[in-house]
Amino acid sequence: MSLKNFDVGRGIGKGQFGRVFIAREKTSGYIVALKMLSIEELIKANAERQLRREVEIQANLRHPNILRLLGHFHDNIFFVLILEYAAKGELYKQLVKYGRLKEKKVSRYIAQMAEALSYIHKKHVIHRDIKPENLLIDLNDEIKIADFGWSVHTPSQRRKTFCGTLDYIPPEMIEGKEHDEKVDLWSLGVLCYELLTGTAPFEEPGNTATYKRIAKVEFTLPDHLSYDARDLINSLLQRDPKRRLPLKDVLKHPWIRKYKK
Ligand SMILES: CC(C)CCNC(=O)Cn1cc(-c2ccc3c(-c4nc5ccccc5[nH]4)n[nH]c3c2)cn1
Repeated sequence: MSLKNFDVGRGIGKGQFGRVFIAREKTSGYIVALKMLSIEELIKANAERQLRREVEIQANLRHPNILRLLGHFHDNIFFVLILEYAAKGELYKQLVKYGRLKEKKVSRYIAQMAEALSYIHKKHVIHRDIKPENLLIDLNDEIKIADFGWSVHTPSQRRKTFCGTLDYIPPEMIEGKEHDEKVDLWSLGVLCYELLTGTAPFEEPGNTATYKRIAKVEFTLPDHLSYDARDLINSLLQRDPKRRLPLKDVLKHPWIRKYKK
């Protein structure tokens, strides 16, 4: 497999180590996303070992709501990842476009995220960095976790903070305590809040202010939210990880059940 097997189209994303292009595999006509990583950059950043580890993890994740790594190859300039193409692009662009999303749509996205996270947790993989910037939407409006752990997005208009956003980091990680898969329950609560309101619950212009509000779990729920939506957010944004609603109960929550297909 090499680049000769593909008709490469326009750029659809860019990251720290390279760019992403839409492409069509010539024999099958299959549309994919090709992520071209500069080998020189990878070596300079001493990142090739971590890349191999990530490829290992991603290659054996098979779930409808986790973006598939279909394959990879390299020539002497690029390491190329063949990734599943998500036809409706990045979720946060919807957020920028519409400001906030309807409860029915968010409820379905959160249900899909809970399914994907319980699959990931069963594989003892955690903290897949779930925030709108890492989520893609496919043709049937299904969410795809595309772990951009790799490519730090060029400063998008949404997050100015240096190391990517702190908005999704739970209190235990802010305080440098050990953490477990329950960090993803917190992030799911932050994601649900942000998709329903258009802003993250602890968002502040400065990092220290954000830290403070996260540590004190200081957030308010806007009036337009339904009772059930508030209840789910409150049961996930719990300071004590053990008190956060487990994923299996998220999937049985009234706000999730009432919009299920
Ligand atoms: C194996 C390991 C190192 C991690 C593999 N995962 C990644 O590299 C994460 N990643 C996914 C992408 C990515 C970016 C954009 C897309 C798209 C896509 N579809 C679009 C439709 C309209 C506008 C933009 C679009 N981007 N489909 N699949 C993608 C995949 C970029 N980095």
